Amino acid sequence: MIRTRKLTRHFVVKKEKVEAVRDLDLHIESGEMVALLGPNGAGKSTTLRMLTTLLSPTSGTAEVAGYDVTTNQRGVRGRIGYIGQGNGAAHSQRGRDELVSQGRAYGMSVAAARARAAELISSLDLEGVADRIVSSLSGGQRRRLDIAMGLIHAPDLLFLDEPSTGLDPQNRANLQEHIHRLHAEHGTTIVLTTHYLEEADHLAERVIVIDHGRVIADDTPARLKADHAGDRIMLTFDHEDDARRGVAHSLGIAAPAHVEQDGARVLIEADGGAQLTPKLLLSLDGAGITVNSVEVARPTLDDVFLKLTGRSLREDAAIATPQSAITTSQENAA
Ligand SMILES: Nc1ncnc2c1ncn2[C@@H]1O[C@H](COP(=O)(O)OP(=O)(O)OP(=O)(O)O)[C@@H](O)[C@H]1O
Repeated sequence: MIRTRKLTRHFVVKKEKVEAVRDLDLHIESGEMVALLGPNGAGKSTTLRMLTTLLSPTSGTAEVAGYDVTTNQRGVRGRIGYIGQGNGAAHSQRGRDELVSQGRAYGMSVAAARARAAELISSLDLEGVADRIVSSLSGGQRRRLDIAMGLIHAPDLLFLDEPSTGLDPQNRANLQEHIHRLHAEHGTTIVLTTHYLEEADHLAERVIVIDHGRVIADDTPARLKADHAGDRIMLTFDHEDDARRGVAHSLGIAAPAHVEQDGARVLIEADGGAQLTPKLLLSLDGAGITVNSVEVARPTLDDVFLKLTGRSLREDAAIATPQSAITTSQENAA
């Protein structure tokens, strides 16, 4: 469904070259649900915009739904749906009318566009609000309307750029449920970008981690975690001395785990944490070292990112440069 070879996009910002996407080789099959995960500025949106023909590559090639993004933009656009970061629907129109107009723009008859709009309004739970003007809808309802707009022509392939950014946790969960159903019930190929770790973990069957314009990992969330990060066992002792003895003892039991001490606390990273912990506690007790408390946590995709880059994705998201800081734009007209 998508195949890129050495796809690259540069920008020039204040005479400096920004390598937004570098030598991207992607292969996404029909029916996959893929998340592009990475911190702000990693190159996720630029990738999506090249794949959707909104931006031309500096070099490299991309074939989407059987068409080349540079030489056959019309072909690509007819086969895909794209929901960008902004709000696609006009604010002063009724949601239903917006959907019908969008369908007409894709060459559908009025009757077909109306029927399809009604179907989407129902499946995206917009019945109660579809006849209100768009500006009166909540953030979550608008985002669902955006998705309906992207789906009006029943594309096989849907691109979603940060679908749930700006939504509260409840609306985010609700939107994720709709995206999940869309994929499960209609087999739509979905490629979404996100910097929410939980979203990628929960929704995607395959997570492509992007950093500084390059793919640094590509696998199922479960395999990424298993390959790059172990379970985390956090032991708290009464005294620092006990912790020190605890470290030496734990290394004997949990080797080749990663063990680190911070005051009276000891963090052990190892596979099979749930099975290892009782063994460890029994053994520490047998050695006369008292453990005050214990916590066992499964690894997250953030642990994977930390392992791969030495940085936390959560911190990166917090200190990211806002998009408004971008001063030079060399984009194509949509
Ligand atoms: N139109 C543009 N002009 C100049 N630089 C740009 C432009 N668009 C993106 N960039 C730069 O390219 C890099 C990648 O940006 P991109 O928006 O693709 O990242 P992202 O991973 O989607 O980030 P976010 O999560 O914030 O959307 C950044 O350094 C960004 O500042």
